[in-house]
Amino acid sequence: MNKLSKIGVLTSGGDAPGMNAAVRAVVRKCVYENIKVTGIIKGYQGLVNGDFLPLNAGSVSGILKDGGTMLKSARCPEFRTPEGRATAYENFKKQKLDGLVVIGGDGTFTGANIFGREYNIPIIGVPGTIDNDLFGTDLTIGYDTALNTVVDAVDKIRDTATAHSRLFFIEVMGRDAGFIALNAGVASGAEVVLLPEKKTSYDDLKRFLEKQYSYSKDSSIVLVAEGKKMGNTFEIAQRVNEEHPEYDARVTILGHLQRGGSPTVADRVLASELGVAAVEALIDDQKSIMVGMVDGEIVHVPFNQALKNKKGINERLFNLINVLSGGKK
Ligand SMILES: Nc1ncnc2c1ncn2[C@@H]1O[C@H](COP(=O)(O)OP(=O)(O)OP(=O)(O)O)[C@@H](O)[C@H]1O
Ligand SMILES: O=P(O)(O)OC[C@H]1O[C@](O)(CO)[C@@H](O)[C@@H]1O
Ligand SMILES: [Mg+2]
Repeated sequence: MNKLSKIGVLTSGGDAPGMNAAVRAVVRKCVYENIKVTGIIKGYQGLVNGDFLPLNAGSVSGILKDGGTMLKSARCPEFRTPEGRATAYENFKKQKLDGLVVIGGDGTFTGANIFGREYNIPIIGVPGTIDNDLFGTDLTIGYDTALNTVVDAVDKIRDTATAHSRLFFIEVMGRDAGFIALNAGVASGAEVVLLPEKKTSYDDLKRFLEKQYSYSKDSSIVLVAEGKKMGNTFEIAQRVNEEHPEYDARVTILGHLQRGGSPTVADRVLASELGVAAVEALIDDQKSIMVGMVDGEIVHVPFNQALKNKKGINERLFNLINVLSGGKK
């Protein structure tokens, strides 16, 4: 017999394709288990402002395939303060909630960890961020869709780069992590990737490019993670153009288009599994954990662990970039 009567669900931080699928899974599992569920609008902002939306099975019909989030999302500065969280707790009590499912990234889980311990509230995190920067889960919801969006965009830029014999620097999101740049780099045949996790100097980059051009390439793609340490992408390209005008370098910042679009099959399945697993975890009296997926199995990872540890990039993939770019050792 489960003790839960009513829970809340919210989406927080940058939206990610598949968040809707996760909300749907949470709501449908609650309906299945006879637990009431309310949506909280705009993440922690809705908890602070008292902005709630009661949900039933029909409220989440048709959203599985939609990007964005029907619950809306926000970055909420008030929740970082004890006063803001005290107001959030008042609203939590007024709503007679027994627990929360928070769908978001590392910031969302940091807030959940503090709030849950401060007021002894059971909170379960579902990893939803395009950045894939959470330790303890192979993948986060939205990452696969973002990768496919990036690869589609890079393929298109490749057409014009080749036609005009130009070098392109294409900057992708990922905050302080290079997962999007690395995997999209391999999938789109980028000649070079610049990642926050790797110390690539400007001279290294120049050497890579000179090597490419030395064996008859006249066009290349450098996939640049926004968090790379080398500095501003436009400034790097300008310097390259000054030293090698023949490369005719251009810059494209892919920006927020990477966050939109209908989720891929992989993201829909992941979101559906993790949404249900989150409610199961609450029923099982769990608290302050993230539900994740490792080697196809659901895992429970304490927030502390998910936040303290850093997920490393795949070195094997990183080494592939050089091998596959066409030059000799
Ligand atoms: N130290 C903290 N204390 C309390 N709340 C926090 C803390 N860090 C983050 N939060 C809350 O979590 C929200 C979401 O965090 P953040 O903006 O970092 O996004 P995220 O969840 O990491 O997602 P993404 O990286 O995909 O955008 C913040 O706006 C804030 O309300
Ligand atoms: O939408 P905003 O607030 O500009 O945030 C952009 C950031 O959010 C993300 O898209 C998701 O965390 C990052 O990749 C990026 O750095
Ligand atoms: Mg984050």
